[in-house]
Amino acid sequence: MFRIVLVHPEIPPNTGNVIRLAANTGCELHLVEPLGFSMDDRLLRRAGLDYHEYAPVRRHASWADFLATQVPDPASMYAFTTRGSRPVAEVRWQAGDWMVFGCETAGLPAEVRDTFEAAQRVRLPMRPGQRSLNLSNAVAVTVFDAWRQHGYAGGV
Ligand SMILES: C[S@@+](CC[C@H](N)C(=O)[O-])C[C@H]1O[C@@H](n2cnc3c(N)ncnc32)[C@H](O)[C@@H]1O
Repeated sequence: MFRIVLVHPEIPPNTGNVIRLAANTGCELHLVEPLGFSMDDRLLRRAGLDYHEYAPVRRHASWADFLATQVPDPASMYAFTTRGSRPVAEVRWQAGDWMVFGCETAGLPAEVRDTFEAAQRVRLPMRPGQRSLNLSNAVAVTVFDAWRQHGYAGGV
C-alpha cells in the first residue's frame, strides 16, 4: 500500500480520478487544503463515482497540519516535480511510501518542495520541450509502476 498526497489540487475530475485509482490499487489518499473545489462537487463525484466510499480520503488543513498529524519519515516521502533532480526510475518503492504531488497550475509550492532533500525530489521522464503531465496521469503511472515493483500484490 502506498500513500498518495495531493497538495492543493484544483480540478475536480483529476482528484476524482485519483480517488478511483486509490480504490483500484489499495492506496491511501491525502488531500492538503486549500482545495480548488468542494468535496461535494458534481464533477468530483462523477469522476470518482462511488469510489470515495472505498478509498480512504484524509483531508489536512495545511501542509504543516499534514506533517504534524501524519509524522511521515522524510526518507519515505517523495516530491513529484518537473524540477526533480532524480529520475523516478531509480526509486525502489517500499510499502507505506508517500508520493507527494503538486497542483495543476503552479505545481508544488516552493515552501513544500524545498523541504525535500534532492534525492527525494523526483521527476517523470518526458520528451524534450514538454511542460508536464496531467496530475492524475502522473499519479497513475507512478502508482502502477510502484505496484508493479511489488508484483501487483493484492491485485487480481
Ligand atoms: C500539471 S502538473 C503541474 C505543472 C506545473 N506548472 C509544474 O511545472 O510543476 C501537476 C503535478 O503533476 C506532477 N507532475 C506532472 N508532470 C511531472 C513530471 N514530469 N515529473 C514529476 N512530476 C510531474 C507534479 O507533482 C505536478 O505538481
